[in-house]
Amino acid sequence: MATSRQCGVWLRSVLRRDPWRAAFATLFAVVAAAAIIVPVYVLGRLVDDVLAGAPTSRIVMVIVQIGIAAIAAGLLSGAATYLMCHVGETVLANLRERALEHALLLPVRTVERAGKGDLLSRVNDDVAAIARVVGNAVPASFSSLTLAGLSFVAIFSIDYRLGLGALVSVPLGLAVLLWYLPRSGPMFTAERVALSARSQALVSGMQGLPTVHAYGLEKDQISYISDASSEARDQMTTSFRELTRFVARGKLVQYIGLAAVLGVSFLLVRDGQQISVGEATIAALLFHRLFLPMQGLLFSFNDIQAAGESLRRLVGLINSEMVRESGTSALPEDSRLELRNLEFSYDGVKPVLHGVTITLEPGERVALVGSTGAGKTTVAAIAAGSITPNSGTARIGGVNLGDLGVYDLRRHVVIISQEVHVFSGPLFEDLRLANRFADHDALYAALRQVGALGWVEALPEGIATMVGEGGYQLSAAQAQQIALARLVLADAPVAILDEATAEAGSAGARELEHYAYEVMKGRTALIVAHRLTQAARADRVVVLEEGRVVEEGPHKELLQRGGRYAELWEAWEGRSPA
Ligand SMILES: Nc1ncnc2c1ncn2[C@@H]1O[C@H](COP(=O)(O)OP(=O)(O)OP(=O)(O)O)[C@@H](O)[C@H]1O
Repeated sequence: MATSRQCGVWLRSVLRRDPWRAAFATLFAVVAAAAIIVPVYVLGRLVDDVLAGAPTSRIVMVIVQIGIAAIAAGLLSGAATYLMCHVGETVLANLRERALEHALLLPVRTVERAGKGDLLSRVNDDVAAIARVVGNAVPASFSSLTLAGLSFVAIFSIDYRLGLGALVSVPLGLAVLLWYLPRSGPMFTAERVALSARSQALVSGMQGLPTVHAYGLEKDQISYISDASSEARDQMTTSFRELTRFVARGKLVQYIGLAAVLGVSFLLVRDGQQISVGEATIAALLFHRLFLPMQGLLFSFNDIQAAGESLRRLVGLINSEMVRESGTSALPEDSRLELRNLEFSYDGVKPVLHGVTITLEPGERVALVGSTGAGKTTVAAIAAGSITPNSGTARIGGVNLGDLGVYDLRRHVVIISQEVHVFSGPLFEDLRLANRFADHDALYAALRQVGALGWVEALPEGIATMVGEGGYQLSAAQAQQIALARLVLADAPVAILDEATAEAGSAGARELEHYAYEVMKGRTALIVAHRLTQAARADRVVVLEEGRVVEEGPHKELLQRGGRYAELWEAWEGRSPA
């Protein structure tokens, strides 16, 4: 969450880009408000004229004057609203684009900590909450406030005592606002948090659908989502209840104010005609005329405040730390991958890596093995620059991964992780994610190199077949092949492989392993060996246990040494003779 001050700084910086439009919008709104109070004046003067015995033709004049003022007010408020919407929509577009850009460039750890639901609700619900007020509540509230200001000035100009009578409503109104504001801010924050939690519950339920079905967890999931929904509903009800109280108290203030204006008018007319009846009429009408816009303001106030909370969440996102887009100018000299003294903890309490040092010479293929939870995936993620170690360095060709911007980083190192995401769209677009300049021949060559050409050509529309959500569903092994093909297309000199999908011993696993091995040729490759057959092929094996490197060397040498690797190998062979 950003502070209100940070939001103000951001808003000013955006508004400064187009100051004239905002200035003209303000000017038009002020003149429109002046035109709106002209009919009230005209009516008041009519009262005096009628009392003085003016002819009926005077009414025709009044109608003409009111007509002209109405047309002018309509045109000017239209122009002011148009300009304000223009400014508002530009600000909103900027906000939306920057928020999305930041969401996409957030460090993986931040996304994991905040949850995808929270992020989704920021770029969806929060943007929608602001969009609702930008085109509507903001211009309307601005006109209402201008109208209120001008009306008070007009009432004071008739007689200062009338003005003081009208002012009675101001401290009372402020008291109501001061009662409402401190409770509504936290209330809206709680409401947005509850809505995020509901989105999170829905998203995780949907994403984990296969697991939910597999373990018959439907009822648990429904009750989890239902709890989150109830919380959101309760928060919204609380907010609405408080709003109703706020509006009721606001009404009371307005009627007290009107009573004060009428009372003062009565005394001033009675005691020596200090003001005329017409002027008393003007003052009362002006004050009464404020009721409707003020009521609108009170209702929009709710939306504006909710939008303010949303703005704080979005500016918070915009101000959060991003992955660096561009780095220092230093580029790796070669493809040497050097991990030195890596220490890492996910929760800041339990260390997962203890001084891990692994060096891969250019073109060397190194397998990382170890029991479950040893820290292999963590090392792979650090080597790929997806997470930053708490201490120690990760370098490619002598350059710190943190000093490479995200685009340079991905030109030099590519990771194939355990979860390969297939984006929905034609298959060739999925492949081109890795290299948008890849032509037809390059795509086919990559598919051939990873052994996927056969099944791709057999798809209903070949490489143009729609895949991903709503399209043709690729199997896990096929998705891995697509990931390998992307690696070929990206042509990064360093590759990190952490796939674990193919079932050990199956023909699919052997085939995938073969192609992965081929693709890694000529690259510096760190392979998290979930199947030890992957380790046997590598140039060197590093054994990790409880976050420490315990053994290192070529497969055969480690077997002869009879240490931890030999134990793992024996267990592996016993489990899977293939
Ligand atoms: N996102 C996370 N948040 C908190 N702890 C985590 C996270 N990911 C992994 N861990 C913990 O860090 C430790 C190392 O996990 P890691 O996944 O790196 O091990 P691994 O050797 O790759 O295991 P596996 O072979 O099962 O994938 C484990 O204790 C794990 O529970």
